[in-house]
Amino acid sequence: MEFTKMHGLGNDFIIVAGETALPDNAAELAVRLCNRFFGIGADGLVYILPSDNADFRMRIINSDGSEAEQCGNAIRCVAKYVYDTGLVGKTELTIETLGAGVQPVRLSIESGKVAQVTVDMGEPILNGLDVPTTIDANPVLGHTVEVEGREFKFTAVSMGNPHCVIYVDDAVGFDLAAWGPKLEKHPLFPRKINVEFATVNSREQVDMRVWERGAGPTLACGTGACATLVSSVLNGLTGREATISLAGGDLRIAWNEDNNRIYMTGPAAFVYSGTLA
Ligand SMILES: N[C@@H](CCC[C@H](N)C(=O)O)C(=O)O
Repeated sequence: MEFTKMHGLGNDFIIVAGETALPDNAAELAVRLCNRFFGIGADGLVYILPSDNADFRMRIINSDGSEAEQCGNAIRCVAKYVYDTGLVGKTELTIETLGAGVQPVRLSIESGKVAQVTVDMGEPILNGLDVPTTIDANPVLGHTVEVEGREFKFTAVSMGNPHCVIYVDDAVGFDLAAWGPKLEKHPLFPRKINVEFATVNSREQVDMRVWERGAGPTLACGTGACATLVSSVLNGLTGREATISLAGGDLRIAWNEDNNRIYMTGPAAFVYSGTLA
């Protein structure tokens, strides 16, 4: 099996292209190959597949074997992969995802290679039951989730996949491992949830750290950065465009007032290619 290791701001993936469908053992493969001691090591396994509705289709399996509906960092990696390897020659293309439909993607090219990718991430879903949460409100703003006697105020946003954004005094120093797993699996969130801890430093810049559903602490989360921007606008904390600073680097996120869509801009990078015996 041929694979390529890529990352988006340190959120790393094993990319497999050339298959026509997701293999039946994709979950087992993801768990085995994503293992950082006994496998290749990655946050997720990503398949680039043919699509009837778009230029390509992407499927992503988290490192615990669960399938995610969408992944912002992976979609940028897929876009760079298909352009830099010559599978596509145009700089505007479409990629179909499981949970967010067909997403338009624009590539910025430097020296013949993709340097930055802007993805139209679609409209955020704010209705609590659709995120999903068990809360029948639209939006879910200022509700609290209780874990071991500590109450966290959160905003719930789906970008095709579910997110819960919590503001803390120091996102950079926050103890992700202590609270992330308990929030991810809290009964308020029927399909589990990605948890973003955020600190707003100005109306243009937010620090964010993430505990990902099915993958644990990762260096970046594209959909999480989009959810954080949406939450920050809804809470009156930032303007509609801001830099979200993650452990692995910065993403620029904009929420367009006219069409209600979210645009994410950031890099993607190759690490190496290999063959799995
Ligand atoms: N890292 C991602 C999100 C990956 C999926 C997530 N763990 C989930 O289960 O929803 C991103 O960059 O968006």
